[in-house]
Amino acid sequence: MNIRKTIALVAHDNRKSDLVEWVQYNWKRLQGHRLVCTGTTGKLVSQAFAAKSQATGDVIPEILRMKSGPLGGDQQLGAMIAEGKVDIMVFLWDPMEPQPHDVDVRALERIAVLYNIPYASNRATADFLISSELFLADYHPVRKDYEEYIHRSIQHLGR
Ligand SMILES: O=C(CO)COP(=O)(O)O
Repeated sequence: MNIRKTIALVAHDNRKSDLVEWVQYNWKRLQGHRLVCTGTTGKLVSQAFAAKSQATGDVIPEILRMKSGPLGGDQQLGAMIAEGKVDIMVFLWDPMEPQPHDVDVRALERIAVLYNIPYASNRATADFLISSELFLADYHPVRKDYEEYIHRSIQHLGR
């Protein structure tokens, strides 16, 4: 993981104001990194940065917007994690409201855990994550070795 990181930012509708507040509070620390968001979250994060840069003249970070979560955006982020293209994820999911794409939400969480990327699912953890000294370090998470799984033998029926 480079010092300049790719950070995924995602929030469900009832948690979007939390994420926007978090971005506004931490915008200086986020500025030098690449951000990748699901569609609607990305729009709000871009607006938050645009407002800051209007006030300060600072450059807006690169913000890549995927599809909206329920329309495949969570899966796009999951694919990016599997390809090693996301270093950190803040995903403020809603524990109080069922989501039509709950399977995608769980799949995204699962893949973040599988690839051992730093992942915050609530604001307090996001605060700890962004204030960690590792946030700015060239940190390499240990990945489990799945070679044995990849090369496991499969019994073929009828052969
Ligand atoms: O649904 C989401 C994550 O599961 C977020 O999607 P949006 O950012 O498009 O609202």
